Amino acid sequence: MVHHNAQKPAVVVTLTGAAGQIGYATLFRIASGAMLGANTRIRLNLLEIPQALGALEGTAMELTDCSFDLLDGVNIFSDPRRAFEGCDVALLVGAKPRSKGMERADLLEANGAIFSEQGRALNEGASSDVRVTVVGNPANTNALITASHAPDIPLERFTALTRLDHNRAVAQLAKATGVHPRDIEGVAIWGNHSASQFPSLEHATIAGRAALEVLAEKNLGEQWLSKEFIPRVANRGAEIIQVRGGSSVGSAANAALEHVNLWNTSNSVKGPQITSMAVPSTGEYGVEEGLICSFPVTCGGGEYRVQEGLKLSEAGRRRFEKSVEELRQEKAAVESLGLLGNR
Ligand SMILES: NC(=O)c1ccc[n+]([C@@H]2O[C@H](COP(=O)([O-])OP(=O)(O)OC[C@H]3O[C@@H](n4cnc5c(N)ncnc54)[C@H](O)[C@@H]3O)[C@@H](O)[C@H]2O)c1
Ligand SMILES: O=C(O)C[C@H](O)C(=O)O
Repeated sequence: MVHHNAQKPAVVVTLTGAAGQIGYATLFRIASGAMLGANTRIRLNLLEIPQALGALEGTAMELTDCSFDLLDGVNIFSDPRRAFEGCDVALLVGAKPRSKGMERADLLEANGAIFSEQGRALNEGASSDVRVTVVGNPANTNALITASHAPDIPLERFTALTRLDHNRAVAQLAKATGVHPRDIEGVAIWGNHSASQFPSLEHATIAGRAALEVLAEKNLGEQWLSKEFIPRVANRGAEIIQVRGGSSVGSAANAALEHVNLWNTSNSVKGPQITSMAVPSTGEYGVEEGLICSFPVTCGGGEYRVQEGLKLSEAGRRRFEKSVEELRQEKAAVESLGLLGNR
């Protein structure tokens, strides 16, 4: 889907919430090629609510002022139907972020309506090869809502961001073991992008050695995993809100770009690797079909594959189950609010 030839037509990237914080931290990097590579021309369709169009106009002027080689045009919209017309890559960021003391699930109703409308608009106008990434919270369930209103787009095209959690897990493991993040592979986020997620080190390696073995040598065992590592990663979003006074922006933008990059380019910046993505379950690991659940995946060229056959410990399996149960409950909640379409 992504064109590596400068003669091919530009890829249409639609970004929602484009005047927001993550939007601002994302746009200039997208336009410079950090997301789809240095040979892919881009046309940006930016969507905002009417009150934010003024600020967005200013951002569009700044994008113009960069004279980016790869940027073929910037259009701004407040009508989702127009913003998603011909869209190849959709980044759904626009939503209300949580503030101190809220859980991401508290945003279900507030943000659900936005994603129903955008799902319908994608269904009507997006290009036949569209790939969708949901960042706005609660991301997994918002992706479920979006997909449910876009029955003509294959279900596997709808994903939600857990790359941020993945990167956080890598960072915490690197810190605990005194290695560089680049030496770590095989970390995985299982379940929901929420405090119930299971960030797993069970198949992770550090410079080729089992991470659990390296941790054991440092006397970091199950106690450290359950009392330090897992809660640290799973609650990192809340910790950032507490310390920074607002939800994560730069790290979220970076993770969103990496998610799209790893999924959609064949020569991802970081090379082939296992990442974490929330994708529609097709029954992997016994997860109910259709739930948008984070798994370890390998991906590239617009495709992804859930890594199958990994054995989780009993404790890991229980943690994962708990997070999947939360996804089921979120699905039931949006169903009862009438937010699911008829896919
Ligand atoms: N999945 C993740 O890992 C992750 C990480 C960080 C943040 N987030 C989420 O990303 C979202 C955006 O965060 P932010 O810090 O940029 O927030 P922000 O408030 O700075 O920006 C959100 C923007 O969305 C716009 N918006 C609202 N409704 C819209 C609609 N119907 N159509 C288009 N735009 C709309 C707002 O006007 C605003 O400009 C939040 O939901 C936040 O919780 C997710
Ligand atoms: O935690 C939040 O509300 C924002 C985001 O999902 C994060 O993980 O930082």
